[in-house]
Amino acid sequence: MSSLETWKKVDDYFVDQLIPEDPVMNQILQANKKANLPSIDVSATQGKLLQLFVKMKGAKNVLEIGTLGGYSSIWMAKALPAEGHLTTLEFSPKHAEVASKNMETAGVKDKIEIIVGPAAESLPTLEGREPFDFVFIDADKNNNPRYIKEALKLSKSGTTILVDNVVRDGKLLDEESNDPSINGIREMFDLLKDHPRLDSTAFQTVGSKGYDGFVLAVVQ
Ligand SMILES: C[S@@+](CC[C@H](N)C(=O)[O-])C[C@H]1O[C@@H](n2cnc3c(N)ncnc32)[C@H](O)[C@@H]1O
Ligand SMILES: [Mg+2]
Repeated sequence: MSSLETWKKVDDYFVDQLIPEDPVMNQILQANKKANLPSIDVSATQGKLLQLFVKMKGAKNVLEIGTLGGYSSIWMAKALPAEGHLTTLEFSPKHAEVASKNMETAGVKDKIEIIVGPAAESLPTLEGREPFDFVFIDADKNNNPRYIKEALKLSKSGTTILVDNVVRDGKLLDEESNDPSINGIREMFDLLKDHPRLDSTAFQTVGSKGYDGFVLAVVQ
């Protein structure tokens, strides 16, 4: 009974019950597929979770690291007030182009700016846009420690940071891993441990994206 197949069905049930069918969001996933983007976006329930975080925070200024086709960006942008703004960082010009079209399709393009380039180079240029209220980190996992440090510089007390894919089917536990993503995730946990400015937890997830999880950190 409790196979991954079951948990995928539970995710489908949640979507049926809680997330009204949205042809535009489906169209965006189709556009990503057509452009051969990897289907590594958040799931619909996770997109809704991001949207609810933005609502709960009353966030007006959001930062995302890792745009892909803009699926998660659009979920968040839809919860922003009229004067709200989302800055999203993406390495791949191709991904950014697909995302830009998707943002137009979803009617949220005026609220979003995509900055193309390696996030580690873009982040120090964001001074003047800070402080961000909510930060979503979902890019190259080896750089997670660096992204947390840079996000902190752009934060204020109460800024909430959410990091995706911190469990990776349990590979997180492999101390001897040769995978830079796993090492980046583990180094991020070392950084968060007893961090003077960050109050953090992590939670595991299962469903249409397999076994994974998020880190949630609030800036003191
Ligand atoms: C998991 S996907 C993002 C998914 C997206 N947040 C969503 O849920 O719809 C990760 C993205 O990060 C981008 N990326 C990888 N390395 C990067 C880097 N060094 N700087 C900025 N973006 C990077 C990839 O090109 C990819 O589009
Ligand atoms: Mg992710």
